[in-house]
Amino acid sequence: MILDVKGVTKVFGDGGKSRNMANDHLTFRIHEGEIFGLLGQNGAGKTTLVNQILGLSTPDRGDIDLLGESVIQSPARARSICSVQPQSQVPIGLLTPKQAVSLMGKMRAGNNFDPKRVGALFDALNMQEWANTPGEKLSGGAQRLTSFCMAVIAPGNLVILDEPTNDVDPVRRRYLWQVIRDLTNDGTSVILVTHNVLEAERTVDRVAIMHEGKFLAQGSPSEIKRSVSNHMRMELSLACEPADIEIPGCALSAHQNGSRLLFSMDPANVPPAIDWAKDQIDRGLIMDYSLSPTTIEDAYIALTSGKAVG
Ligand SMILES: Nc1ncnc2c1ncn2[C@@H]1O[C@H](COP(=O)(O)OP(=O)(O)OP(=O)(O)O)[C@@H](O)[C@H]1O
Repeated sequence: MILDVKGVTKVFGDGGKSRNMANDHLTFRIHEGEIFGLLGQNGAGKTTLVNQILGLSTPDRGDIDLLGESVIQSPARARSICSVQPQSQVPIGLLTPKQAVSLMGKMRAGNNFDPKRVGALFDALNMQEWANTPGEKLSGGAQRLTSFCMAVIAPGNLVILDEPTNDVDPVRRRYLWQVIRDLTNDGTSVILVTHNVLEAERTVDRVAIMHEGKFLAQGSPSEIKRSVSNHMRMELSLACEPADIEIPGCALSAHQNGSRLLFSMDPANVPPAIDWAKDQIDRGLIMDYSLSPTTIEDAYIALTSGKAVG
């Protein structure tokens, strides 16, 4: 086992009204070669948890063992075992991606660093075109890919990636997920912090859904989905304001995200839902619709919105 998190609790504030339980008795384990997804909305407590795993902050209660030793006792050791891609961009100034990634590789692996790995990584992510561009001239996505490469060039036993695909184009996102998957072949474990539930579903072995400091569910994506597995989901592309559309009565756990509207339903309600969707198209209220079995996103929405859909 790589990581054993036991009842970790972190409270911010003075204990009065401003008391904020950012992590509330969190318990989980990560095994060698496993990809563990940490899913949660803004403010759910993900970064607070990661900071404690890295020994940057101390739990108020509970303990964290990393490769058999307490992080609380040896915080600096934790930072040598883990490599991290932080949520914010890593400023590399005038360094090029090639220089920044090579420097990180030498710092982490010393004489064991193989410079050929930088080129192989850039090839895998199709980012050779920026290899020699100064950091300050890189696009947001290229910067994000560079900080990803810096985290994985000489990975520790545990790699922590915080929203690695933000600003990255869809094609390179796929390459990036493949690189993450390849990392685990030699036993490296990964914690993937993300809001992007659907992308994560394809990559993670296990996932925890976090809300207001607590784990609402943890398990494999299929275990998590089982809570809503007998439902179908309909996804609509809106051509109108959300307020102009009347969601059908069969809808469960409806959720809007920009011009996307999602809802789940009992399979028996699929035929009338299709009739309803066709009618909305005829009236110009939606552009198109799609139907699919429930996804982990549905489970996530149902759990975090507190709606019972099972
Ligand atoms: N240093 C701090 N002092 C006080 N409150 C804090 C501190 N750090 C985090 N918090 C609070 O703890 C809660 C959890 O924050 P955290 O940053 O861990 O969430 P998150 O899930 O990482 O969010 P995001 O997805 O937006 O990064 C929030 O309510 C936040 O305001």
